[in-house]
Amino acid sequence: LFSSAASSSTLTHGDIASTHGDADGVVEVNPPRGTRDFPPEDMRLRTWLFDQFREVSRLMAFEEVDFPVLESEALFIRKAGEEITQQLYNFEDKGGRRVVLRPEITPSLARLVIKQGKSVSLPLKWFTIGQCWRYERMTRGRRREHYQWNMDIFGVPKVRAEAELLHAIVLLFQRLGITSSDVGIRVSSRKVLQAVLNMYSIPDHLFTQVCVIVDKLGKMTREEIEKELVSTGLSSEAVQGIIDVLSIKSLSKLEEVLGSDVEAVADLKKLFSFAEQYGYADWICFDASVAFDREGKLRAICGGGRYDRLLSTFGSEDIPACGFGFGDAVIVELLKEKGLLPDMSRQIDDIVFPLDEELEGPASSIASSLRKKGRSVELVEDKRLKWVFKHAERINASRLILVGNSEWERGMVRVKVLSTREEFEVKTSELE
Ligand SMILES: Nc1ccc(Br)nc1
Repeated sequence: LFSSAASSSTLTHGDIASTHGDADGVVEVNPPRGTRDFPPEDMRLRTWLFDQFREVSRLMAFEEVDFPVLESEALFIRKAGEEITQQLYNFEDKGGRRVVLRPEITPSLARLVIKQGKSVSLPLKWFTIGQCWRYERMTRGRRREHYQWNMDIFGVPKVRAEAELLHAIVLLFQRLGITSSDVGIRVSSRKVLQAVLNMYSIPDHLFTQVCVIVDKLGKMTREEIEKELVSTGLSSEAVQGIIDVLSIKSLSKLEEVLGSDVEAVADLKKLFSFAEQYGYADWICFDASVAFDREGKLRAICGGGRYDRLLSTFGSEDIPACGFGFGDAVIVELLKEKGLLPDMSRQIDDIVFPLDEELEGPASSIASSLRKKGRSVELVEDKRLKWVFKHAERINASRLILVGNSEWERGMVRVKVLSTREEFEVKTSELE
């Protein structure tokens, strides 16, 4: 066994079984409830998906950032009632600090922007791919962790930020082979609700209360929403107006109801006009309820929006901000359903196989020189040749390099090209 550290003890399997096994001596092999292992084939798919996230981020000229999965609990305690704060994976560490496994990425992004302060110039376009956690009673047997690709823009107050982020999402779907008939992106604005409340001269102090109620659109019936809105003291006319506007599914209808000079309408018209220019107009649709329908019937693949007032909740001056989170699980289910999963079989360049034990040394030097030339090489020994041929097919090796006595004495090795069955000898010095 080895250790690269100056001194570290390396547990052998025997140690683990003897110190941690249960009654029959075997340690629990499954990961904790709601979490996943990524064995090689699953990890190849995840790596492929994350590579698509990274490539789109590069195309959009975003910079990668990262944060600890462990964060202070204080970062996530906010307005009551939000599911994300009710399911915090929180605990007290050995120093008595209240900490969490982060449930989302945005607060960490905001923390870093505040920490960087004046040393960063706006706009900032940052992305990260990070694991997020929730502690949910396993009654629903749902996952407790997933990876999220997050793209956020700080310092752009206009709808250009939303238009850029929508472009990133569409580029990602297109790279995965998903079309605008497979998925739709529902777009709206919180300013729609503000406009409706202004229309009925509803005082600002009711805005937050009305938002909390309307936020339940996805989880409560229309009647229940109406009842709760009436209980805040709104007139039945105002309640009806709110419900009617939030049911609007077309921008022209919204303009008809709210008028063209309302900021919400101007913003959305600008955004849809940008969408035409980017070429993704057929991917998006206006839906006034989406700003509130967080837990919609359909399993959301991604979601996001503007959060211009987040930094002031951390005591800092506000910076306009907009972003989205894109999970690693629902998208894979969609790819499976659509038959769009890429080929995830293993592939290597060369297998090097010494035909006799005393050739294990020469086989090492062959493998070493091929790896230095950038070839992925698997050194196989203590196997019968028949097994090696089967293994080469199983892992899609391009070549089999056989190191045999008679060839080695003449400074040669035998090469089999597995795709063409071509077989030839080559000088070891000329092997590449
Ligand atoms: N926020 C969050 C965290 C973890 C999972 Br699984 N889903 C949502």
